[in-house]
Amino acid sequence: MIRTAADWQSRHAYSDIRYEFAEGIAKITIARPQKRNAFRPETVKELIDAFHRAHHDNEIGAIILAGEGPDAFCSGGDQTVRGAEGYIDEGGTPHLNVLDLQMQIRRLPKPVVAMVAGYAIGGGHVLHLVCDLSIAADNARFGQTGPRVGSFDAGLGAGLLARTIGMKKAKEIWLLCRQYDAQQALAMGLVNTVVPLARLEEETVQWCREMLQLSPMALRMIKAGFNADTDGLAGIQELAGNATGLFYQTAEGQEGRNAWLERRPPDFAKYRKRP
Ligand SMILES: CC(C)(COP(=O)(O)OP(=O)(O)OC[C@H]1O[C@@H](n2cnc3c(N)ncnc32)[C@H](O)[C@@H]1OP(=O)(O)O)[C@@H](O)C(=O)NCCC(=O)NCCSC(=O)CCC(=O)c1ccccc1C(=O)O
Repeated sequence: MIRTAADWQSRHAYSDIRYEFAEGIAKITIARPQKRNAFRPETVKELIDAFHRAHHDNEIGAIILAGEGPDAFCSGGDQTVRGAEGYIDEGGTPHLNVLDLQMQIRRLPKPVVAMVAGYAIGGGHVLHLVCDLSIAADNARFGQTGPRVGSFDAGLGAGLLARTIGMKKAKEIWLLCRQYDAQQALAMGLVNTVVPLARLEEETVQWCREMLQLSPMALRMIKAGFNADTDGLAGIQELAGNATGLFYQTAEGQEGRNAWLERRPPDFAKYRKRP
């Protein structure tokens, strides 16, 4: 029998989001349902902090990003705090800090799963797009609204979308600003599966449980590999950093450090035989 992850424990208190933990899984929830989970700068700052915690917590092997309630995953930037130069925080400073969050999710060396109920629209659509997997409820609706509300995401919002579903369909989504239902999203490869709303969390947690049975290092390397070319040199840096981390764990890597500490020349001769 499949258990649901009903035993979420709060790990940290925030104002705009919830950060919970169960069974090696972090669940990060945008909790502004009265605004269809639109994000303001403070929301994004909290999300960045929560993802940082999940990244550095050894107990956590998979992360779920969700929106509070059945109506929306996220409706993008909060248009009521959008000023002339960006989204205005409580101190009066304009931000587009969701771009930092997008890259943080891509660089995070653990799988991030978007759990999408209701609308994933605008910047909220890009947030599910940058997650590694997307599990959609049957009431999910997807789309970009930028050209309608005087905005555009010509970075990952355009390029990663094209790489995910193909150039023609990505251009259609941005150039017409239509909405697509869950089955259409599945057909175009925008989401991994569609389940009834009542089963959304159970299914998402089950996918996380399956990944938790697999090698964390293999998942880390393959995620970095998938993202490397799209993210350019920064993507290669992520992949290369993981390779360096593995090399540190070898006798050959440790011989270099040991020789330096022991003030002797390193002896790498025995490591040359590898084809
Ligand atoms: C999401 C909807 C389709 C939902 O429709 P519906 O279910 O009928 O609910 P509503 O009655 O419309 O909404 C309920 C309630 O929520 C408020 N609300 C909804 N969305 C937002 C929002 N984004 N900001 C603020 N408030 C919102 C709505 O006003 C209602 O409140 P009431 O008090 O009851 O009136 C529909 O709501 C909808 O279409 N929403 C807008 C979607 C949208 O256009 N989002 C912005 C897209 S642009 C963006 O996200 C930019 C992201 C970004 O940061 C960025 C990234 C990279 C480059 C550039 C940018 C950039 O900002 O420019």
